[in-house]
Amino acid sequence: MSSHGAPIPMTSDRSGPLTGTADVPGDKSISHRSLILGALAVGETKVTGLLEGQDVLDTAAAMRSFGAEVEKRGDTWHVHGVGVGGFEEPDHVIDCGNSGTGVRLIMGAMATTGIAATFTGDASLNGRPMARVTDPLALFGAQAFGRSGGRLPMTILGASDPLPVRYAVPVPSAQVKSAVLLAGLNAPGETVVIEREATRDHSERMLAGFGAEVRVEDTDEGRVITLTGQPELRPQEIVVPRDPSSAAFPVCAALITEGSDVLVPNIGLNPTRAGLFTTLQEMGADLTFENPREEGGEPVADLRARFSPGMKGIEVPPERAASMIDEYPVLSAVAACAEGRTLMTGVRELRVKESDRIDAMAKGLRACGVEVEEGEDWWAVTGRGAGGVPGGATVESRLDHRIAMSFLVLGLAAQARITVDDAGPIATSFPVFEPLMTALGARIARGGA
Ligand SMILES: O=C(O)C1=C[C@@H](OP(=O)(O)O)[C@@H](O)[C@H](O)C1
Ligand SMILES: C=C(OP(=O)(O)O)C(=O)O
Repeated sequence: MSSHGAPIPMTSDRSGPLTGTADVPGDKSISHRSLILGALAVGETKVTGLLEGQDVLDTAAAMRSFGAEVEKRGDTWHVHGVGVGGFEEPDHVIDCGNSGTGVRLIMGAMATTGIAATFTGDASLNGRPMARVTDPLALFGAQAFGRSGGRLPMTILGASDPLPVRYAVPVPSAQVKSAVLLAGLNAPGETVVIEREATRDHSERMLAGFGAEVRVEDTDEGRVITLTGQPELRPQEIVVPRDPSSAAFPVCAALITEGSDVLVPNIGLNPTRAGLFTTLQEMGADLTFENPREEGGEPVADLRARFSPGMKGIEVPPERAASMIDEYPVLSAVAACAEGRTLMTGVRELRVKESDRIDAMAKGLRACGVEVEEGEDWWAVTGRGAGGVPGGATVESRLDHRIAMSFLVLGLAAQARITVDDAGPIATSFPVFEPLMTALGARIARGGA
């Protein structure tokens, strides 16, 4: 919801060994898609392991506003869908809270139905660019009326007579790709999306699982995804794997905190999501994948992370950026505890997330005594070595869950306490972060410095 409550300051202090098992929640990307595709299927989709973070709960509420029934019974979420093209016009504003994924995918899903809907979010989401989605939706015949700069609040008037579209996505964004595919569901004929760099492919996988005809080809132009419109989607039983982007926090905390040995079981390791773990291994992290297996069409393993005092800074290749885009903030916390310089390039997209993540991390890291250089689409962190980060600062989380969690992780290995001015946004993606981390032995607590 857009009304963000009073700030919740949180502190993090140098901790003894982190040990035990960290059961992180379900994948955020897959959770949003389960609810949206469930709402577009004919009949009842059942979802277990759904992330019950505020971002996903806002998407559940939105699906109800478009006419789907969404309710939790026991451990299972039941979504009674209205069929492709069956969305009702909401009689109130759709509030997507803090969630770029929620608003952009839902705009896509309604854009080829002849209804209107008005979207808003919190101060962070209302500052983020939406033209990247409304430009391709206009090709289907949808119209967008938003604030200047293509910002929310925004009304989308869906196309009542949509045309299929061929669209090359100009930025590496799974949200834009997914919005176009979801719009293509209710357009006749074939909608084609081309992406130069492969981004997370959960939409393609799940659309196929629901019975849509989806073809993916790797060509010289990039990945070409062809969707045949107006299918009848068949309801599914979905088991959501655990989120690698959330697993990143206990994993990175264990790597930098002396004596730690932490198991993070059942993590989804779709190659379009797993770039952080490759990067950490290249830095010399003691990180292993145990019991690799397949579950629900996604590769899964148990991650084991142990304190790794000898990590070295590296150059992270730009072509890996999409597969770890949400993990750069916490990677920069690890880089601060490594030896030498970690250079991260091809990461312009970090500037348009819940906050400008390069700026937010750079300012906070500098306040903690860490040297950071930055340019428009790159940044570099010079590590202080294990146990070498001075800390002792209060940093701003800027309505950004990943900034808040990254500094709380860094505080576990810093010489003096790190305070985050508002840890409230953590509830958007990882509502059990605080109890999970404290159960491992992390000295994270509510309250100011
Ligand atoms: O499609 C998705 O589920 C997501 C795509 C990414 O955003 P972009 O599409 O803006 O890269 C990512 O940052 C976000 O957390 C989730
Ligand atoms: C960028 C993120 O989310 P979204 O774009 O959905 O707000 C994120 O979770 O790091």
